[in-house]
Amino acid sequence: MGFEYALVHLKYTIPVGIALTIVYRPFLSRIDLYKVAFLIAIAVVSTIPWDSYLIRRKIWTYPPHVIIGPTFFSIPAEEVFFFVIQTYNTTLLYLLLNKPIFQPSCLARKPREAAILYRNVGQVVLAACVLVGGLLVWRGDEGTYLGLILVWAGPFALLLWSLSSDFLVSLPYTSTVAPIAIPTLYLWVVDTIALRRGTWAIESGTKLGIHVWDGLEIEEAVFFLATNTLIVFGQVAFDHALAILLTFPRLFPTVPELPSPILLMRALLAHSSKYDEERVIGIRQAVSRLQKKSRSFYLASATFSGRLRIDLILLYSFCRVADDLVDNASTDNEARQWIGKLSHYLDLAYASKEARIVQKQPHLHSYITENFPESSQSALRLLPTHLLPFGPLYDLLEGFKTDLEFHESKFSKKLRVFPIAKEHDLEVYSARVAGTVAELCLELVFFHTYSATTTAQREHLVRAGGRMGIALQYVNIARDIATDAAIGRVYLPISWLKEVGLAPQDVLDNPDSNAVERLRSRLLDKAFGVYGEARIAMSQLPSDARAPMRVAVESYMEIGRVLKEKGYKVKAGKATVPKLRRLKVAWKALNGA
Ligand SMILES: CC(C)=CCC/C(C)=C/CC/C(C)=C/CC/C(C)=C/[C@@H]1[C@@H](COP(=O)(O)OP(=O)(O)O)[C@]1(C)CC/C=C(\C)CC/C=C(\C)CCC=C(C)C
Repeated sequence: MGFEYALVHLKYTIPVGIALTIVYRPFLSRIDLYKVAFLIAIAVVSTIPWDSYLIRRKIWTYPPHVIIGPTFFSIPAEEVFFFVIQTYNTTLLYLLLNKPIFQPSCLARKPREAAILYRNVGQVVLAACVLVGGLLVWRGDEGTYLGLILVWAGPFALLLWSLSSDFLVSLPYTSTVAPIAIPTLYLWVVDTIALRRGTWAIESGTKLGIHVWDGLEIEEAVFFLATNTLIVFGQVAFDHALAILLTFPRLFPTVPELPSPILLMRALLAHSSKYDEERVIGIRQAVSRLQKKSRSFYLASATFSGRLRIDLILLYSFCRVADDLVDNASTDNEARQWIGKLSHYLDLAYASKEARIVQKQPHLHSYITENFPESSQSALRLLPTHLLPFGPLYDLLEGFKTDLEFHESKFSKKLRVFPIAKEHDLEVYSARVAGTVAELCLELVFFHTYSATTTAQREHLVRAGGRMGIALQYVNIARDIATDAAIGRVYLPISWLKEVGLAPQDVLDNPDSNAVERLRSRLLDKAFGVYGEARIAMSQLPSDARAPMRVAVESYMEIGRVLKEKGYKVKAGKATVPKLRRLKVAWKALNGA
């Protein structure tokens, strides 16, 4: 009896597992735990017969003085633990590296012919590995160990590749190559140390005697490469199935929080010709819009999961497109026409309860095609109107109308109209353009959450959410004083300006003056006051959405904190939060601070 093998775990595998757990813990969802458990179960069950055979044939051995004692089908307990901890560590690294990736947008990405080519080439390579492995085992001499690795790992890899190669090659290397390469290299080093110390030994006669480096046999190198590849391929296949289940509600109307292996298999076996390609392309456009236009919400979106993440991104895309159509119009008249068209779009979308899914409404589909620019059509088609109340959407358009009230007076070109006269006007405007957005986000949360909420709780949350939206909009206005002034808009209430002896024209002329800076501070104080009251309610949000919602709100409020810093000067019209600081904010928010 000895502790040497156990010490390898204590020194090299368990600390890595602990570190990865600490880093990933704030993101760890029930579906992640399910995935980890699923993969560990498969790894243990599939490795035990093979490993047991190798030990019984004495292809590798363990001197009795290095293991504690208990064995399982002749496999030392430490070795069984190795299957568990290696799968756990590689899986967690994969999860961590894949957190920023929005996987539904990787579905059916490659043209069909290219996808088939990749799949076939991979299949030929893997089948050749199995064949070579079989030959080596059949010859039964120095190539036996390598052959046994290839005939064992090859068929699993071939199966997983055949199911998910299209999805796998669409993921970035950081999501596939990195989680294979990093643990493989690490385990090569650990293996070298263990072999040199004699913790385990590879018997001569069944090995090739080729070394990758001094102390690392080629078979050991291939073994760790193959096992990490299998773990990552397994994860990818799981995520592929999940992405199909979540992206296509028409194929899979309801998806349980933890889909059964049968459902996952059904998703993987659904032929790609059944995919709603328009939806996949629309989702891809929505993600790229979010990534380009809002760093705060893009970061926050990575912390949501499941269909809630998809629907929030689609909601963002609709709001962004609508806001841009109105804001970028070259004349007031054109902007009003956009509002009219958007309003008619809502009339059609909400015409009847049953007809709220765009694909089922030919009228709505053709109305969008005929009236909106091509680049905005998918955002309108994919807005999940069947999950959203119409009131806040119409109110949002009302808010956009306020923006159009900033214009030259009809009596004199030199006189301008400024609709935000009092603080109350500012509050009403902010409630319309941002309080509404909060309500819409919350409706999506209530629909998708797996936790139960009462009507009273929902009403309370919507009220608080509306206030939080107002706080965010105040930050938005405080940030954009100069950019708004450049297009003739002043959202600071005229009553506030008067108190410091200014008129709106003074803000247009000199948006960076000290007096305007003081008013910016006043607005930010208001924003943080409202935020302070509303944030208490966030702890009552359904548990699966609480931390991600906090990330969304805190990432945006951080812009306000940057603006409040002494001596901070807004650069190029916009205040931004440095990337590292944004990540820190998200991290703190996820940890409930
Ligand atoms: C994670 C994720 C993908 C969230 C999506 C959130 C979403 C749907 C945002 C819509 C943004 C948008 C374009 C709205 C149009 C109107 C508008 C401009 C509103 C202002 C947003 C600022 O965005 P941005 O800085 O990109 O805009 P400009 O460059 O100035 O054009 C707003 C400030 C409103 C944003 C308000 C919210 C997201 C609501 C936040 C409140 C909650 C989530 C509720 C919290 C819950 C409780 C209980 C307190």
